[in-house]
Amino acid sequence: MDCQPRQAVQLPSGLAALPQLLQTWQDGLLMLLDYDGTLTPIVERPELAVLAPETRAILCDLVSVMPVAIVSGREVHVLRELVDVPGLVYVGNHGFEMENLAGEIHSLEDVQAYLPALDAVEQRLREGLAGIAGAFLERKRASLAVHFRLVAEVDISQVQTRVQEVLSEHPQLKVTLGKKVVEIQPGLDWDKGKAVEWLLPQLDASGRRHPIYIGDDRTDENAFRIVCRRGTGILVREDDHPTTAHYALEDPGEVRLFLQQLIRSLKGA
Ligand SMILES: O=P(O)(O)OC[C@H]1O[C@H](O[C@H]2O[C@H](CO)[C@@H](O)[C@H](O)[C@H]2O)[C@H](O)[C@@H](O)[C@@H]1O
Repeated sequence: MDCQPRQAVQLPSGLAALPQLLQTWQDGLLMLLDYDGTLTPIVERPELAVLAPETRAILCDLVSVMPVAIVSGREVHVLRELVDVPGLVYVGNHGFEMENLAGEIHSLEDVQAYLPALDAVEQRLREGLAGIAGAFLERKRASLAVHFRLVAEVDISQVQTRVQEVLSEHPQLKVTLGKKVVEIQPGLDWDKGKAVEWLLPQLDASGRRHPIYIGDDRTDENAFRIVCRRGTGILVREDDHPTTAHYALEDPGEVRLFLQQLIRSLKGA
C-alpha cells in the first residue's frame, strides 16, 4: 500500500476489492474504526447516534477474530456506553484519551494545563451562543465541540464569528473542523494519527498484523496518514476531497457489509 494522496471520488470500492485484499492479508488483521459517520449515520444531535443492534453484533463477532479499537472524537466513557461491546479498546477525544488493553485510560498529561482555558471558553460560548437557535456545546473534558447542524444557514456565520472572537483570547487552544461542528482542543501536536501510532504496538506487539482504519471525517485523515505506511485506509465517502485512504465505502451500511464479509471469510478460512 502507498501513502499517495488521491481524490476521494477516485478511490475504488473496498467491498469490491475485499476478495483480492483477503489474499494479501495473510499475517492477521487489526481493525480501527471511527464511530460517527462510520458505525452510525450522521444524525441531528450526538445523543441520537445510537449503535444499531445489528452493528453491535458484528463488532462482537469481529473482536473474536482480531483486535478492534474505536478511534473517535467522543469521550471514552461515552463511547463505552454507546458501543457496549466487551473486548474493544477505545481512543476518545480525537486521541487525547487512549485506552490500553487493560482498559486503563491514558490521558495526555499535558492536557491538564489547558483545562482552565477550555473552561473559560466554554463559559463565554454558553453566553455568546445562547441567542442563536440550534447552536449547542458538547464539553468533552479535554475538548469542546460547538455544534451548528441545527442552526439556520443564515446564522452559521454568527456562530463562527463568536467562536473566533472567544478563541482570539486563548491562542493556546486549536480548532479542528468536523461535520457541522467546530472542535476546540488543547494546542498540542496530537491527533487521531498520533494516537493510532501509540495504539498499534499496544494492540499488536509483534507488529505483524495488518491494520485497517475505517473513517469518514477530515480528522480521520491524520490516522490514514499513519496507517497507509503498513496497512489499509478506507474512507466512508461523503464528498470529494484529497485523502490518503486507499479504498472507499459509501455509508455505514456498506461498512457493516464489509465487516460481515470480512468476518465470514476469516471464519471460513
Ligand atoms: O471521530 P468521530 O467518532 O467521527 O466523532 C466526531 C464527532 O462526532 C459527533 O458529532 C458528529 O456526529 C453527530 C451525530 O451524528 C452529529 O449530530 C454532528 O453534527 C457531527 O458533528 C460528536 O458529537 C463529536 O463529539 C465528535 O467529535
